Amino acid sequence: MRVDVVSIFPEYFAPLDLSLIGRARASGTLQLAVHDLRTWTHDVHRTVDDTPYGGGPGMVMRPEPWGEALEALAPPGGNPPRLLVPTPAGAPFTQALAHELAAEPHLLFACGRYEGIDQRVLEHAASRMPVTEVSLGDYVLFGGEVAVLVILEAVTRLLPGVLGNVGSLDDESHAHGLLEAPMYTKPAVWRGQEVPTVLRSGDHGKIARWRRDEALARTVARRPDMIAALPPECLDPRDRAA
Ligand SMILES: Nc1ccccc1-c1cnco1
Repeated sequence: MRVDVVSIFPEYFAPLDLSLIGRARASGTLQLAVHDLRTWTHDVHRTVDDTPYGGGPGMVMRPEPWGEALEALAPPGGNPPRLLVPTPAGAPFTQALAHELAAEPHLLFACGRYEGIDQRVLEHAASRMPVTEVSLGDYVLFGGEVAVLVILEAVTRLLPGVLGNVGSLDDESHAHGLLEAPMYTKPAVWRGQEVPTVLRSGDHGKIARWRRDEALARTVARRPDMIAALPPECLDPRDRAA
């Protein structure tokens, strides 16, 4: 997978050389390039923003540098990338979308700052490539860089060969529409608290049942919205009776 990121703070992405993402880049699974938006400015002050039409606080990112950047990184006529624009006004970023993005050959991230990017940039881009405005949640950040780090981690870990133990993808939170069950490791007793006996029973059927019950209970308690979204067949008949 090829990933291009455009930002006025390219140094934000230094952490991407670490750990699993660093290994994915070294192995060639992920080809990542980070670009400074100011590369596509031509004035002495390398200006990227201006005051908003219609008034109001803050500044808006100018369309010209973005237009040139997107043309340079997604040249007309080539196979277009999917443009991802983190914004508080975007669609929720979910594990399902992470899986969708992990199947894309080329992602192009536009990191907005200030009050956002001139809307015409996204409208013009949409005439040439798929554009997805995406939100991490209902809160406000200074810019899209942190959101891109989150999205890139969620997507990269789904790429073949990045996670050593592929099985770990199977039961993690949101893998089957539920939160994951509590996890334990040695010692069996710690500060007087004992690991649930079933987990040390060796009975894999009982263990699987216990973990599923715990996952369901946690999800009901913490994320009832996820329960409502579960397809009926996901709820075991015994659970339906409950
Ligand atoms: N607040 C923001 C400001 C700029 C770019 C993205 C965001 C964002 C993304 N998800 C929540 O907020």
